[in-house]
Amino acid sequence: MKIKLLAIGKTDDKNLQTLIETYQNRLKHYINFQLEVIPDIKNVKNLSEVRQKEKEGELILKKLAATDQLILLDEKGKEFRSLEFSSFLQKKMNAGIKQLVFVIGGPYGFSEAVYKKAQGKISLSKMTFSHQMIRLFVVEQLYRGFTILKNEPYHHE
Ligand SMILES: C[S@@+](CC[C@H](N)C(=O)[O-])C[C@H]1O[C@@H](n2cnc3c(N)ncnc32)[C@H](O)[C@@H]1O
Repeated sequence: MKIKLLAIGKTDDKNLQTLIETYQNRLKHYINFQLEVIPDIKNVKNLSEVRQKEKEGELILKKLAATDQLILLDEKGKEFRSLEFSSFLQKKMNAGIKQLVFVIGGPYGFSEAVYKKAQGKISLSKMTFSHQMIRLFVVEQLYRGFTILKNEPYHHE
């Protein structure tokens, strides 16, 4: 199985970018992983929140292959303990899914079309994180999940 993390807009903060790359590189030892950044929409100031979400949604949906399984990062989604998240990953691998695509929404979240297309929603907390910060938390949790599956001493509980 491959894993892709789709996100909207470049990370401007160098420190955050460096940390994200650290976990991306670690993850590569366990799984074919790619972080794909969809460029920011131009002239967003002239768009309503709904229209911005719709436009971002169109770009997200265009990136998906027919066989991809789409999981949204959403604060109203299902919460997992890290051990449960590692089992979730194992189940997806066992199911023979070609590519699992996690998506992070833009500043206002997802359009209705993206919600309709998704096979699941995962929350990392009931609190809302910025669409930039959440990238780091996702790559770290993926890394943690794979170290759990490999019985490596990174996660402790
Ligand atoms: C600033 S948040 C958008 C918040 C917006 N109010 C909403 O309803 O989705 C930007 C994106 O970060 C991700 N995100 C933020 N907090 C999250 C959390 N606690 N769990 C999972 N994803 C989160 C989601 O993908 C969200 O679309």
